[in-house]
Amino acid sequence: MPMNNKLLVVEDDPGLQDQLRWCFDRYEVVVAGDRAAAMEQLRKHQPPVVTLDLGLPPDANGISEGLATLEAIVSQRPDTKVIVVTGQNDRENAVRAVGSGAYDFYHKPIDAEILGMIVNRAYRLRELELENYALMQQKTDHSVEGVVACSAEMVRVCRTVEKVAPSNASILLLGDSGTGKELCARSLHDLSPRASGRFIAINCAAIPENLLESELFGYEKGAFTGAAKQTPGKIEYASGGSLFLDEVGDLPMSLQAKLLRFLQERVVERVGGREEIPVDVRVVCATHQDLQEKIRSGTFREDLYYRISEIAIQIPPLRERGGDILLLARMYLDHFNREQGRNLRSFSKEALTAMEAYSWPGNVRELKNRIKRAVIMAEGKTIVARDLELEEVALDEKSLDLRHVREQAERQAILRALSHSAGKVSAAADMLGISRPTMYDMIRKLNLKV
Ligand SMILES: Nc1ncnc2c1ncn2[C@@H]1O[C@H](COP(=O)(O)OP(=O)(O)OP(=O)(O)O)[C@@H](O)[C@H]1O
Repeated sequence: MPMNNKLLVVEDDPGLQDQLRWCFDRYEVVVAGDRAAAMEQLRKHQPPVVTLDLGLPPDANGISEGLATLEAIVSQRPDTKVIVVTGQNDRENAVRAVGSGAYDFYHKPIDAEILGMIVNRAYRLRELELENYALMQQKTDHSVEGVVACSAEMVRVCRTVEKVAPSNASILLLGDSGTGKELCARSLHDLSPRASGRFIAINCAAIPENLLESELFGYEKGAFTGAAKQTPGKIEYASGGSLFLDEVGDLPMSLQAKLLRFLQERVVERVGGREEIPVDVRVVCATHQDLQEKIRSGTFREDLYYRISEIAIQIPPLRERGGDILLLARMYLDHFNREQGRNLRSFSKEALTAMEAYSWPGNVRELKNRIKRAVIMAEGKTIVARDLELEEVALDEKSLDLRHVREQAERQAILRALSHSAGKVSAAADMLGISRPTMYDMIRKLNLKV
């Protein structure tokens, strides 16, 4: 459903009301002169964006009525983007308003172009939120449960997981720490005919070498000191289900040979035993290491590599998944609000920019931890960059200004066409699918030299 293009202007000065109506002719402007009228218009029109003068009657020279109106709007429709308009040099109150849930602020006197840009950006953000929400709804119908993704890169991973899950193929999940390898391994299990069987995960890097063998393969009574009774290993235990070997790159060479034998023969021999026990398990392995490099340096067996990687799936780092950062952040904000009994409404603009600019070396796990901490620690109603322990970065206003983005794209396309046509304007216009006069107009508009 397309978003409505209403803009509520809360302003008590009739002259300014008219001026604002004129500045925002691309929106359907509705006005209100006080709190009661604003709430009435909000209910009636449900505008995605509101501009709110903080000096409203009966406190036209103060800010108490403006702040009360802000709180009423935000509590009635928390998704509304409220831009507060304050007097000149009134930074302190503007910041207070943002702390109370305003999306942004703007100082009088009104400059139509700048205020227009702020309003456009608020609409764009609201649109993106709605798109994300729609994607999240789709996601709940999505069978790769628990994996939140909207980026093309990660949606591709989910599709592959869905496709290969029903097969018995050995899967190797590759990706940095915290990218969601275990989550994908669980999805592979849940979407397979083995879903009613066990999912057994074992981290090969976390168990000392001398214990790993008996942990995986089990042992017979008396096999070593302390082996008081016959104990099946994790592989046997996973029979009928799936075995997830995390950090498989850390498997010692001696165990690599034993695992290879199991994968070839599908039987295990417990430590200290002679019997060959048939086991039916699906093996999924994961690593953050470069196994090819380990093969070259002689620390990983090539034959084992081919056995465990019948299908390899590369999970991209979080910084390369356009859109996923903010989608996951919102999801974790809701999750931890519920878990911690808090009611933080959203992220400040700076926090969103800081999250997008950060490189996330610890990937989704790090994002989850930072948001949990912020939900517990935040003192305002929105999460700011400091709550996430992230550095504030200056928002490049231009990167969100659609007109600027369009101009940049046009400029690039024209310059490329001109270079392909060796500077011939009519040939370049043909390439771009526009007429020659239009091409000349654009060259003039973009101030290009030909
Ligand atoms: N796409 C995602 N959607 C939702 N949650 C995710 C996603 N990816 C990862 N997570 C969450 O992030 C955390 C780390 O994920 P996971 O343990 O699967 O990563 P990993 O790649 O196996 O990490 P490691 O290599 O360190 O074991 C988990 O809490 C997981 O639920």
